This record gives sequence, C-alpha cells and structure tokens, in this order.
Amino acid sequence: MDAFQDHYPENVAHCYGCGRLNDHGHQIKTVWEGDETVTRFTPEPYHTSVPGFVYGGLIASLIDCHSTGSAAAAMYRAEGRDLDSLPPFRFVTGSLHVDFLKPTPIDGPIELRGRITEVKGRKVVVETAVLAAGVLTARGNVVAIQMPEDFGTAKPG
Ligand SMILES: CCCCCCCC/C=C\CCCCCCCC(=O)SCCNC(=O)CCNC(=O)[C@H](O)C(C)(C)COP(=O)(O)OP(=O)(O)OC[C@H]1O[C@@H](n2cnc3c(N)ncnc32)[C@H](O)[C@@H]1OP(=O)(O)O
Repeated sequence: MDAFQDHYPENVAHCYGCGRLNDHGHQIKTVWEGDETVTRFTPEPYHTSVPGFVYGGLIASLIDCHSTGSAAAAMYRAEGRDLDSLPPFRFVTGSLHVDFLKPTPIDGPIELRGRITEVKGRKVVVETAVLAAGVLTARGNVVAIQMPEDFGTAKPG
C-alpha cells in the first residue's frame, strides 16, 4: 500500500504513532479515498481500557497521527504537488480534541475517516470520525501546524 507515511523522509519517520521506522510504534497508514483520508487499525488485546473496549489514549493517538498525515497530504494536494516532491511539508499537532461518544469495541478493526475543514497559511484543521464495525464511537478535531525550521531547537522560556 502506498500510504502518506511511506513518503515521510527518514529523519522524520520515527514517530511513535506513524513512523514506519519505529518498531515499537503504531505505524499507522493513511490514504485518500476521494476527499476523505482513511486509516484502518486493528487494536491488540493489550490496548484494553475496560475489558472488551479500546483504551481512549490509543484512540487519541490514532487521531493525532492520522490528522498530521492528512494535513500534509492536503497541503500537497492543494499545491498540486507529488508526495515525494521537495521541500517536504511537515506537520505537528498544535491542538488535539477528542470526543468519546461510545465505547469502542476491541475485537475488530477501527476506521478513521478524516475531512479537511480548513487550510490557512501554515495551519490545517482535520475533523475525523472514528468507526468500529461502522458505528461512530469517537470524533477528533486537530489543528495541525507546519513545523517551523527551528522545531525542537528553540530554547524554552
Ligand atoms: C503526505 C506525505 C508527507 C511527506 C512529508 C511529511 C514529513 C513528515 C513530517 C513529520 C511527521 C512526523 C511528525 C508526526 C507528528 C505526529 C503528531 C505529534 O505527536 S507532534 C508532537 C506534539 N506537538 C508538538 O510538540 C508541537 C509543539 N508546539 C509547537 O512547536 C508550536 O506551538 C507550533 C509549531 C504548533 C505552533 O507554533 P508557531 O509559533 O509556529 O505558531 P504561530 O505562528 O503562532 O501560529 C500559526 C497558526 O497556527 C495556530 N495555532 C498555533 N498553535 C495552536 C494551537 N495550539 N491550537 C490551535 N491553533 C494553533 C495559530 O493561531 C496560527 O493560526 P492563524 O494563522 O492565526 O489562523
């Protein structure tokens, strides 16, 4: 499968949620389906909260990386650029909001379906529906911001 995350340059492919080079991470894969971005993920038994249901932090994590990947893909699409073209668009999470609507059953795949609701300057807003067996169990709203060149090097304070 040719997913957005397969195009992340090696130096930013270690993210716990989406880095293909992180052996301990979720290694999520996201693709376009029309105007929606879609991630499918099958939880493991150890992703339990209450027995039978998925831990909410995992759902937040999936929404997070699904959304930053979707934001980058949306920016490439808006500019008519190929995913491998340079310079790469790199997005980090500015804000992550999750509404947990129903318990998410752990015994099957989870589907995340994202819509891009705003592209403005360095900011992309992604709204995501989380579905288990076709039932909406959570909603996410993420503000993704294009990474500044000095990300991680700026001194606190
Ligand atoms: C498809 C193929 C792609 C191929 C290539 C892609 C390469 C892949 C690259 C990378 C992937 C790997 C990475 C994945 C990451 C996964 C998710 C995470 O875990 S990320 C870690 C957790 N997040 C942080 O650590 C951020 C820490 N925060 C910051 O560094 C800054 O606060 C930052 C960058 C988020 C914003 O700082 P400013 O100084 O640049 O922002 P200002 O210029 O003030 O604002 C720009 C716009 O953003 C809004 N904004 C900023 N922060 C916001 C916030 N918290 N909530 C809402 N809006 C916010 C502002 O209101 C402004 O919007 P207005 O233009 O006025 O409309």
